[in-house]
Amino acid sequence: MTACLIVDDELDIRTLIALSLRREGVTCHLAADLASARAQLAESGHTLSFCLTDMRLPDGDGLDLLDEIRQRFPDLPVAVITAHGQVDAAVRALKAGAFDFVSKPIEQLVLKRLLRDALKARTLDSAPDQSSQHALGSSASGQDAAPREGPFDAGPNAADMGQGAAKSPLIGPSRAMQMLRETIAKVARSQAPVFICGESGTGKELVARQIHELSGRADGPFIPVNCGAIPAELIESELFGHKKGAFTGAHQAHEGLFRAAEGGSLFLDEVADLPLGLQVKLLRAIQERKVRPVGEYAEVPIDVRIISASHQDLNAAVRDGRFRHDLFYRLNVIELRVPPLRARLEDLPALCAHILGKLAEREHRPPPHLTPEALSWLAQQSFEGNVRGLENLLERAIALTEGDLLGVSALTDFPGDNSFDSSAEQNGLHLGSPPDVKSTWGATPPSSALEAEEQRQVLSALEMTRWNRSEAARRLGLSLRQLRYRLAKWGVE
Ligand SMILES: Nc1ncnc2c1ncn2[C@@H]1O[C@H](COP(=O)(O)OP(=O)(O)OP(=O)(O)O)[C@@H](O)[C@H]1O
Repeated sequence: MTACLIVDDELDIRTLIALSLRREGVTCHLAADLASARAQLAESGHTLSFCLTDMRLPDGDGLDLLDEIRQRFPDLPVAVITAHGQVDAAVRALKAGAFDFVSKPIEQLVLKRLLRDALKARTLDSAPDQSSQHALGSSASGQDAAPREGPFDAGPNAADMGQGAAKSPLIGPSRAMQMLRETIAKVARSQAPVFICGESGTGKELVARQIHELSGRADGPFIPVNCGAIPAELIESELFGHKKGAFTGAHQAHEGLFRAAEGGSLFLDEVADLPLGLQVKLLRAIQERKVRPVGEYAEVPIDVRIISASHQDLNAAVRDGRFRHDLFYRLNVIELRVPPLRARLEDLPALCAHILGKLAEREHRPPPHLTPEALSWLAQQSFEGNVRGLENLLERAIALTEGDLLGVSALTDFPGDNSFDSSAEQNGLHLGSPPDVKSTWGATPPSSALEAEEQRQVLSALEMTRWNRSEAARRLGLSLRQLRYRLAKWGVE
């Protein structure tokens, strides 16, 4: 039986919600104030499937009720009702652990979605935690994965909640990664927007995927979009879609990425790169949960969870006026920080084994192992490219080694380049590049030996495929999006 507690001092609203939910077969308990809500909870709290409470009640604050429910019935999903446009209240509630919010006037469709999401959140909560990570052991390094304030804090004694149904596990036995996994499992249960920060290649997209895969939206699409890789003039129609004939060249109607992510999650990578004009439109889409395709008058309702990420410091971008404060506030309801690889070197052995296993599987060969010397050599590197840099290095090593043991030389000796640690110029882009290609490379020098190595590999793949980017990306084991992103980052036309 599905039962709901509805707390609102306005009789009309209570009645309207109850009528709508009863139509969906839900038993409704009604309360007009905090005192009555407490009494109902004491009597039938354990039979409830979810609670919907107004923020402002005659005898107190809906957030107090949320807090009490979190203490006494931690598995009971609570959504809050906010007045239209009350962004602050909604954000406070989400930070305090509400799984979602609805704005007045409440629409039947929105209630149905809320009911569906609440029931899914409840199922996720009561599912036994399976940990695919225990096998990797643990460490007491005390590294801080930096999930922040509020109920999403992963306490130091919390058990590792593992990756449950996630398809691509987030590897790493360090305390930092354990805490990150715990936090991911918690935030997956809410609809709150999540912002993921961390250096390039640390695994931000992987974290976003895990949040999606462990959430009630896992059956829906996960749509990643690199905001920095789409030309400014196309971003609006890419995100929100356009009508046929909306502008020159719009031969077909285009649904846009928001609508493509309907029922699932939209991952806005490198969100700091969004032009200011578009930021206003994004804010509106998130707040109203509606998008307006270019050239259309009508807005289209959307049901999409927003996960965003950037390797840039968004606080600084806000200070510099490059990023709207109101959008930052709305995206950053929950912030997750992925630590750089050099701050969690105890993850190296497990990560190397995982990456080598994946690479070997792709090449249908038994996975090679690193010698202890190779591992300690790796542990001395600075890894500016983080896990992606490590992947590139191991891919190169495995491609050039036949045996099943990789020593230091497999990581450092590359034909035509015995200088993994050499200067950017020696390692650089001009080696072997034909004159007509050379001019297409921008002036952005590699920021590390690893990046120089990455640039070399990309250039060589592009040359081998006569600059067929899709094919080059396939050979490099990158998505086309990832390749485009790198080329844009390095200033390649
Ligand atoms: N903890 C991890 N366990 C397993 N694989 C990982 C882990 N972290 C990162 N990776 C792998 O490293 C690569 C880079 O990760 P990802 O694309 O998620 O990084 P990112 O931070 O989003 O990078 P960018 O900022 O450049 O977009 C991917 O192939 C990913 O699968």
